[in-house]
Amino acid sequence: MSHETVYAIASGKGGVGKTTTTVNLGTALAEAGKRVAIVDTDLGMANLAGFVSLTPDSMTLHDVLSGDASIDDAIYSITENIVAVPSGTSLDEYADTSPEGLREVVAELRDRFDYVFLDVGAGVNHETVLPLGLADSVILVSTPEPAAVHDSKKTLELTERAGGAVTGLVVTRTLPDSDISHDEIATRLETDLLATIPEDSAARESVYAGTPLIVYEPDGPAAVAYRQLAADLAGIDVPETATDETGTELSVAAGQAGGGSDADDEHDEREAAHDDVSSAITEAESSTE
Ligand SMILES: Nc1ncnc2c1ncn2[C@@H]1O[C@H](COP(=O)(O)OP(=O)(O)OP(=O)(O)O)[C@@H](O)[C@H]1O
Repeated sequence: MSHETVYAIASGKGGVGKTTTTVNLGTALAEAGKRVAIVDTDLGMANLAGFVSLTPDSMTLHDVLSGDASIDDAIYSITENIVAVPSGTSLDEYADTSPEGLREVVAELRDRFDYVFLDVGAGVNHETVLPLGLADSVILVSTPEPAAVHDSKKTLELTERAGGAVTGLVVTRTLPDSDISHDEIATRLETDLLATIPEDSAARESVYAGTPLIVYEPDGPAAVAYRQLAADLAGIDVPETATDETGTELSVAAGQAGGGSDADDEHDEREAAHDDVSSAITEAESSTE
């Protein structure tokens, strides 16, 4: 069965989980053997830069859109089967970009990958409208807060004006006592509820670690939800998660199935890495207070 190739991941309000959804939906499809490219079309923000190794001289989407580099110069591997096209951090370079060049970039990636995800900036501006119109399908992302839902409505209208189509909604950072029910959010937005992604502290830690959440914490609640979303989107079975005799969860999808002691060592290593990341987050937050 043929499927849609280019998805825009969009929201009205910022900070609701678009980049997290782009990276983890893409990585889940890559785990399932699909060739995936994710593109940071939020040109002012460099959302994907933390997931790839860039130096100040590295080429980014800024260089491609200003005509100084080809798309191949700005493609970086994240893990197997998935690459990112990050935007850069320099505001001077950003000022030189021509967002219209995104048309050509998307056309080229469409031919070379099974799935292309465009991480779209929040708000209503030219940079936002263009990717919404270039995608075959737009996935709205919202937290279950009234303001985020309200702003998503604007993105929905913007998508229609740009000639795009919204496939459905992903509600992120859900809690058992979320402000509005998830079905009600989808009803208000007159679209389908594709997935709910629970609040999971590993999401923030994985950003500090520069690793996709579903690799960083493969069996956590958000990772499991992203894998289910990927499977639904691609029309494939969710990769299995097996449990060994000791009750340790083994993620087959992440290639971590194995016997007791190796799995235990891996688990201990992950716990230690989490502790390091948690203290780094606490330190970073207290130094900005
Ligand atoms: N399920 C989750 N549980 C807990 N924290 C989350 C979850 N999803 C995302 N986050 C955290 O919320 C913050 C915002 O997420 P993210 O960067 O993905 O949002 P965004 O919509 O792309 O933001 P922006 O509009 O600034 O690009 C990050 O710190 C991220 O780690």
